[in-house]
Amino acid sequence: MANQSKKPLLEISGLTRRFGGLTAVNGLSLAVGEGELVSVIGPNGAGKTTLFNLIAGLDTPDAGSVAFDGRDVTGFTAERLAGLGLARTFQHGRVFGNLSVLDNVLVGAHTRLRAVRPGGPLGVPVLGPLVELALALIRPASVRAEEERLRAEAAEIVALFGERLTPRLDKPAHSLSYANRRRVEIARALALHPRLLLLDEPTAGMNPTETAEMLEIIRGLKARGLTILLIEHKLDLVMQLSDRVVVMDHGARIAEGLPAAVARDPAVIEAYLGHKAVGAANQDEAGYGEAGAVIRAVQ
Ligand SMILES: Nc1ncnc2c1ncn2[C@@H]1O[C@H](COP(=O)(O)OP(=O)(O)OP(=O)(O)O)[C@@H](O)[C@H]1O
Repeated sequence: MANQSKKPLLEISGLTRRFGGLTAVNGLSLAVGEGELVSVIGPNGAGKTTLFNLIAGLDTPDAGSVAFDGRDVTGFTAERLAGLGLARTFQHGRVFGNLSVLDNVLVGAHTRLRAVRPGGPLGVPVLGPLVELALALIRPASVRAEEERLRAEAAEIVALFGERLTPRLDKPAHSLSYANRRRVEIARALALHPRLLLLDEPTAGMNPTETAEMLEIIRGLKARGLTILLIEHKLDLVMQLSDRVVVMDHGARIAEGLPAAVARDPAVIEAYLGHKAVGAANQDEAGYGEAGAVIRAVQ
């Protein structure tokens, strides 16, 4: 279990979100240490995406708090959180279809720069829209140099995905395959230079080869020290990547621990298939135990 002794980078406390009579996230507490990879699993409708929305500032909790790097960030907007180093990707992938692959990634870099230089494009105090427009039109050498640097950095991030994206740098995102759009979204999140990356089902819709590639990419990001909170239905991937696994059901945390222990937890098996399943599923070949077999069965 890596880095649990360190101060948590993310600390969620008693987080609750209700939609009418439904409590999608129910008093959830969770801490993620610097450099840790924590996976959130659970049946459909367990509240995983709602949890991500609350952490990333896309939704506001009815109760509870979110602290990032020791600071209470509950209710902060997504843009403000991005500026602090919190990036997320979406379950079905969100890219700007009419922008090229490169420009999509540059959006991430510009979001970061806007946040660290609220004064304007050159970091000078607020200039007003007319001066900003003039700067954009005449593009002084310093602006051109910065753009070049950002483009080089974006191309480097894109290269993490091997030959999947690099030959398509100038292609509009709408012309890409579904898997490539997911990759572009992750590249854009990385261009933010996040301290915490929230990945919502990064391998959804990917075939086994693409899933294996994504696993290696996430492993690489983790090896570079990035803190990651991952929602993932593919248990193989969760088992291989996670320092810890949190299991949600009906908005609450029903189990938490090392991947192998969680997969054998009767409460987890119940959550996936109901009481009848407990004891019915045998140890699977990979040794993940009953929940492994059950979770595979319902995928
Ligand atoms: N905006 C909303 N309005 C009403 N109900 C919502 C809203 N968003 C989510 N819900 C409900 O909250 C519950 C949790 O949904 P959520 O999408 O967070 O689950 P999930 O664990 O991410 O599911 P999946 O694995 O299918 O993506 C579900 O019952 C869902 O229908």
